[in-house]
Amino acid sequence: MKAKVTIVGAGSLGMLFGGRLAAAGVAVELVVRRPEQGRRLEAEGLTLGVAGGGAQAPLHVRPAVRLLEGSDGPDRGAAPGGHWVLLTVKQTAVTPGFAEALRRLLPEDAVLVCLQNGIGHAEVLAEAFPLQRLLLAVTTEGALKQTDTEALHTGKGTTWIGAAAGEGGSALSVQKNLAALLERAGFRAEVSNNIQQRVWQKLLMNAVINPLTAILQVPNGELPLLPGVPQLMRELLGEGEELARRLGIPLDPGLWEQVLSVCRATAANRSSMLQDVLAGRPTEIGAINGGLLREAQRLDVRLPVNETLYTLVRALEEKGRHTRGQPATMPIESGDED
Ligand SMILES: NC(=O)C1=CN([C@@H]2O[C@H](COP(=O)(O)OP(=O)(O)OC[C@H]3O[C@@H](n4cnc5c(N)ncnc54)[C@H](OP(=O)(O)O)[C@@H]3O)[C@@H](O)[C@H]2O)C=CC1
Ligand SMILES: CC(C)(CO)C(=O)C(=O)O
Repeated sequence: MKAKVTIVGAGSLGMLFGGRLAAAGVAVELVVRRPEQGRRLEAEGLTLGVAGGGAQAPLHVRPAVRLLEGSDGPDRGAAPGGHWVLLTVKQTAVTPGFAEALRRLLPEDAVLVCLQNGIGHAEVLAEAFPLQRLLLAVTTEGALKQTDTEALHTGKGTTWIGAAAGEGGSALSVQKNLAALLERAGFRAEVSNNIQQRVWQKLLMNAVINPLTAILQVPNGELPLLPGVPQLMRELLGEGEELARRLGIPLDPGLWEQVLSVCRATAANRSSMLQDVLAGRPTEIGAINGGLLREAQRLDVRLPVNETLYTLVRALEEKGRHTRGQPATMPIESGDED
């Protein structure tokens, strides 16, 4: 039975999953929002390379392409082996209007799989999709879009799949089928019976690394080497760990070591938040540190370090909005030097 995968958001992660699944013979469809990207993908296909892959030839595939807006609506009954929709847009795109447009676009038997970092998206999507058709996924795969038709696989990882929180979540068999499909495409995939723990562990990792790299404008590996910064990182993590404890979300005991190990493993990488700031794009701060702040507010708890970094990244976003197209770092005036 042939499964079908619709990828909504043909950016870094969407091209990685779409490219590998299509190369494994799965029927893949890319849903894009810009007609220009749609035309290029139709004409040129999708190319997926491996960072540092040496002589390894990039994959080249030709998935189907359609636009989110102005599409003909659901394509019914086309997937006897299951219809999966991998949602690979950023958190900033997941609004109630977007969730409603998705609901209109997708057939009633499709299962929506959310791959976003941060928190908040599941609640928005749950307003438009029944919980048995909503899965959460946390991935440590790394991908980087190069052009509208090309991406690089920058790091192999694991993808954990689980049910969205609440009564009447998706069946275990559905989660297992998706994991098997991803494994067929060469990904490491596992079903998790505590996906909230995975979500929060990634959230706390992002809440430490992303805003600090965006503010200090350094690659991930430099962060723990800067004077005073490890202390700040520990304070940020400590606030998140205490909040998780109050919410009853279990966490691995060695998260600090994991943060340092991610900094080392991705030492040369610019975090996604730094990339967004440098490009003058909105960041995912609202779903990462902002997500923690919303949860803290519900419990009437303060997270002072997270609050400060949240404010600074929002200020950087605002600055980027006014200077888009110009370098995001301040030029050094000749008179600044002693
Ligand atoms: N990249 C990575 O390695 C990882 C990313 N993640 C998470 O995955 C999510 C996606 O990240 P990433 O792939 O890096 O982001 P990108 O910005 O590379 O890709 C997002 C894509 O979504 C598209 N998009 C935005 N709005 C819509 C819309 N309304 N309809 C259709 N497409 C839309 C964008 O299109 P356009 O170009 O037109 O704006 C873009 O192609 C984020 O939450 C991120 O934190 C998680 C783990 C790893
Ligand atoms: C883990 C980390 C920090 C890797 O860069 C990441 O997920 C991101 O950049 O958003």
